[in-house]
Amino acid sequence: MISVNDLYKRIGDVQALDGLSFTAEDGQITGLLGPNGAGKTTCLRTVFGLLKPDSGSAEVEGINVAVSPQEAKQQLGLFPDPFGLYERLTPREYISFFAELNGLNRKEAKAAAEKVIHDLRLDDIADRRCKGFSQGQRMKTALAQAIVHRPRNIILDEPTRGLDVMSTRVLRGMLKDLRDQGHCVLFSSHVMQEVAALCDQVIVMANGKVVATGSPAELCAQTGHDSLEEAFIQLIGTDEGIAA
Ligand SMILES: Nc1ncnc2c1ncn2[C@@H]1O[C@H](COP(=O)(O)OP(=O)(O)OP(=O)(O)O)[C@@H](O)[C@H]1O
Repeated sequence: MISVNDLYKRIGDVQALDGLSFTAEDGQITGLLGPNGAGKTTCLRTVFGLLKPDSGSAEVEGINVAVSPQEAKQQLGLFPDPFGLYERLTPREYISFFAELNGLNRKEAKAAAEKVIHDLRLDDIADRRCKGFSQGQRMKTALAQAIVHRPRNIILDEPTRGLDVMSTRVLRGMLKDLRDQGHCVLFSSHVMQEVAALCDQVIVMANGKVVATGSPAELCAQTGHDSLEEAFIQLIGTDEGIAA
């Protein structure tokens, strides 16, 4: 479980987070939806301990990220940019390396890599160098890296940005599997279709604050619209910076 409690963060002249609070539960995919500049990345960076809030707190499994960053990070997987894989390494080398970075010893890291390679059906490419991989293969390798230490919680910032349809489908399938295994999945997006297709819970954000929370159906009911698109536009007050 991930919770953020009354987070404030000022960056230069911008109040990027302005009293942001929400909870992302285990066994659910939670989407942070908001237009460009809403504060989604700032929020996720705070949850990962890369940014310190001015006030308020982010907690992972009840562990305060600012107080115990190492402990909190062990409960978290951060899905990296799949375009930034080390080309010279094979997925097996890459995934074991990250398992060790997350505190597993050499033997444990090898076993954990083996398991995730099997679970994500990466066996046939596990010993090829990443150079020349398709987007879908990169995506799976990147996800394997994020979950090799079996974190209960996974966060992803605009994960489908730049992906083709096939890779997007692969990623969506993988996120649903993680959800079904009881993980807490939190991702940000400004693409409505994606949020509608994937999320059990949507946190609608604008100007560093939560403007509404609920399942896609609940958000429609709250606003009296049949279409999620209309519901979001009403909640945010504009369709600028949101993609259909
Ligand atoms: N390093 C920075 N320097 C200056 N302003 C920043 C910086 N980081 C964030 N901001 C500002 O804080 C606000 C929130 O930015 P953030 O990146 O969190 O939004 P976002 O919702 O992730 O947007 P997008 O969908 O465009 O990625 C924006 O107004 C942004 O310009």
